[in-house]
Amino acid sequence: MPLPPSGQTPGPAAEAEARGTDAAHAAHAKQRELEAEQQHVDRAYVRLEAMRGEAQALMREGYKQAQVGTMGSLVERDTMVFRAELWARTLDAADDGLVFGRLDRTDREVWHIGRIGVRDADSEILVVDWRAPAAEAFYQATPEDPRGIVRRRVLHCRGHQVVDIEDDLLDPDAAPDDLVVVGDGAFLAALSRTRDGSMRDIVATIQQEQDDAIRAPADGSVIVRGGPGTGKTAVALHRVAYLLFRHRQRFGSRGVLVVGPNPRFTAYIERVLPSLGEGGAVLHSLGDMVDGTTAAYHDTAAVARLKGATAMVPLLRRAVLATPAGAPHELRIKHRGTEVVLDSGALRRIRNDLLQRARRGPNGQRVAAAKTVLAALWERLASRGAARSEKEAFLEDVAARDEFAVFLNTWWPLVRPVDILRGLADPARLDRAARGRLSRDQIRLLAGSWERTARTGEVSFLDVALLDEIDTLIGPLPRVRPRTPGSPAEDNPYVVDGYDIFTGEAVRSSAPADEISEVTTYADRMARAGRGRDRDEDQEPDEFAHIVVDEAQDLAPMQWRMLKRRGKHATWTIVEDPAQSAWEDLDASAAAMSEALGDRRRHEFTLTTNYRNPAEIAAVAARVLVRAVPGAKPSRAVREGGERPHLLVVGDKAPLAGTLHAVVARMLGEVEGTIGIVTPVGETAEAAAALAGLPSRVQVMDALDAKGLEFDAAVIVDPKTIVDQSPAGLRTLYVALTRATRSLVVATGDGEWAAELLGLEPAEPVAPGV
Ligand SMILES: Nc1ncnc2c1ncn2[C@@H]1O[C@H](COP(=O)(O)OP(=O)(O)OP(=O)(O)O)[C@@H](O)[C@H]1O
Repeated sequence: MPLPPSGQTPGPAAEAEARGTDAAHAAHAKQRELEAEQQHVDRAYVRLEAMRGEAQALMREGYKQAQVGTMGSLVERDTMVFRAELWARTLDAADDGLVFGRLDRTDREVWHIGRIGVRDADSEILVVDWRAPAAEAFYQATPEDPRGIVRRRVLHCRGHQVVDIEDDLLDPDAAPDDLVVVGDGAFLAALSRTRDGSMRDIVATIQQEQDDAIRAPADGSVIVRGGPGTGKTAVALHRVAYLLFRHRQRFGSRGVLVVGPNPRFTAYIERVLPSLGEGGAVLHSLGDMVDGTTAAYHDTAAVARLKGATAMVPLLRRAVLATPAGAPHELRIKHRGTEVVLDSGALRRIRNDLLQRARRGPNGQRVAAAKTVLAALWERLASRGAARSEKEAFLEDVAARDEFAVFLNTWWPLVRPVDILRGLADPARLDRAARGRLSRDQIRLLAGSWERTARTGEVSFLDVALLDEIDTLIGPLPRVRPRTPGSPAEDNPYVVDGYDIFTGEAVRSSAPADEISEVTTYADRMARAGRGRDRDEDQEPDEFAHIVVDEAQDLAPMQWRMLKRRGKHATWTIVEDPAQSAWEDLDASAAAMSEALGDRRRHEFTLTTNYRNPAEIAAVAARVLVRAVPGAKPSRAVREGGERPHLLVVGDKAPLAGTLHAVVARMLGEVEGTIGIVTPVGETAEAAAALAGLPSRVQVMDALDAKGLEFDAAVIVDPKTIVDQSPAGLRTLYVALTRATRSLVVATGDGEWAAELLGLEPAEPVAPGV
């Protein structure tokens, strides 16, 4: 459905006039059309209800099979219930706006387009799934290339009720005389709707250039570029739904991963796929890609530059292989009056030898380390005349001793990735791992950051990528073995701190015997987790068939490595806008992305229309864009007539935070939906304190956390600091300025600077309480 050129009356209305119908006649004709559409929509809902009944029956049937109780029937039940459950969820999701389009073809056939395909009891098609080839023309046909379509109609429904229709006449020459064409710019109205904090699907209004990317061939990776608000995220999510529909076998079974910049963003987009009936994709932010870890903060630009670069790889490898901090320098063991010693040289040789052979990383070599040390001790004893027949008893005796366990736990501890980062809080250790390649300042910055981790346990977004890298270097912790009933771990002399030093397994007390014997199926877990849950945590695969990366321009090379490990054989959908990048070294990032994507074919698309910002806000952002990225071309804002952005200058006597409460409280009365307060990076605390107690539709975040989000109104606090914080600061400000769909306020202490940059007249300095 192409947009009407901005500022012009939409085509269908003009068509109606051209046919000489007066307003009353047109209203009457529209009413008749609405009634006819309602009848069709009613039929579709009746069938949807019947399909729901069928899905429920299938689930009941599946659960019945469980009563037979054989293993085979449980597996069958699992598959059956799983499919029925997925189907039922899809049907539920389709309920809202089931039918949203209609195509009248030159051959007089009429197809209704909707969220899912629906047939009546006689198999006649009532609704064509939007992803089916037959629906393609709904998004692709234009007056220049009508593709056999005379009229395209968008149906606007509220619940099951058709409340409005909007037509495009694509092929006037082929139109029958009695064809009614209705139009009142409902599409543009839909764009200015109030935001509720969650992204919605755009299935009814996908534009042609967006559809090209959504339906691109599945054989390769898709790269979608475009300015803020051009629908890149929406396109990527609709592409996932499309791929799952057209290639369910391939993408459904091995999984789809969607990665966004931060948890706010994943929360913002999490409703889109379920609303399209596709709840199976795994959503992660860059801060929670590693199990059990959640990033707490963004590094400063100087630290990020160091942590994000691939120079971290050899540094981390050396840190992983280094002797652990606090490791003993020697081991002395007495056996029947004879003392044997492994000195530091001997221990170092054993360690180096084991690590050189280590494929599985130090964690995987712990058992070998224990055995090698015991063997070396025996060698020493044997050289002092011990008889071969004593060997068995000697090894058993030493292995069971507490002192040996204590030695092993400090000399070759099982480590978690975060232990390695904590160790690097020691500047000397960090310097050794860096082999002198870091300057003193750089050591201070990095060690300082990991000192925070050591002290508070907090990690940054980039630390998560490093933890993932370390994870592959240290090897997995031994798997947990349930304790065998009747042989408690305490009775096993080789179990130290819950680990069997010989098998390397963690030994934990087991669940009661009757619980273990039960076969747990996917259906059980899903039932336990409750409906509405999008994924089963236990089921998350290590690798995915398709990976979507949003805001890809911000990924550092280390983060690309983290994603590549999850998509060695994947196809990718990459969404990026280099002009919004916070990462300074765009070339290094592009090279890392290229390596992750591999040699597969790439299909590249550029989106050109901004659906988010009214022209007035887009114009202000465009001034920053041309400064940030000389030569960049701003996208065309589709909506005009918004409010002029407001430049609020805060005088010296009125600190920003003091004024903020008054400004936002006033906005609450003027703006219906969400209000985003965007501060410099890491500086949310003051604004959050100033705004405490205001309704939850007011959200405070820093400029990096604002990535990808949108609000009805945005207040940008202290833009100058945002710019000064990093060499990519102008680009970060550009991101912040492009979040609002309606009103934009920029609050600054430096009116002159901001007025010149943004092209806005500064308002008079304001005092608190304004
Ligand atoms: N075809 C469309 N019909 C209706 N709304 C649309 C359409 N395309 C995009 N939008 C809306 O425009 C807004 C911006 O979309 P989206 O967030 O996908 O843009 P983006 O390019 O990812 O932006 P950014 O680069 O700032 O993250 C959203 O509210 C989205 O629903």
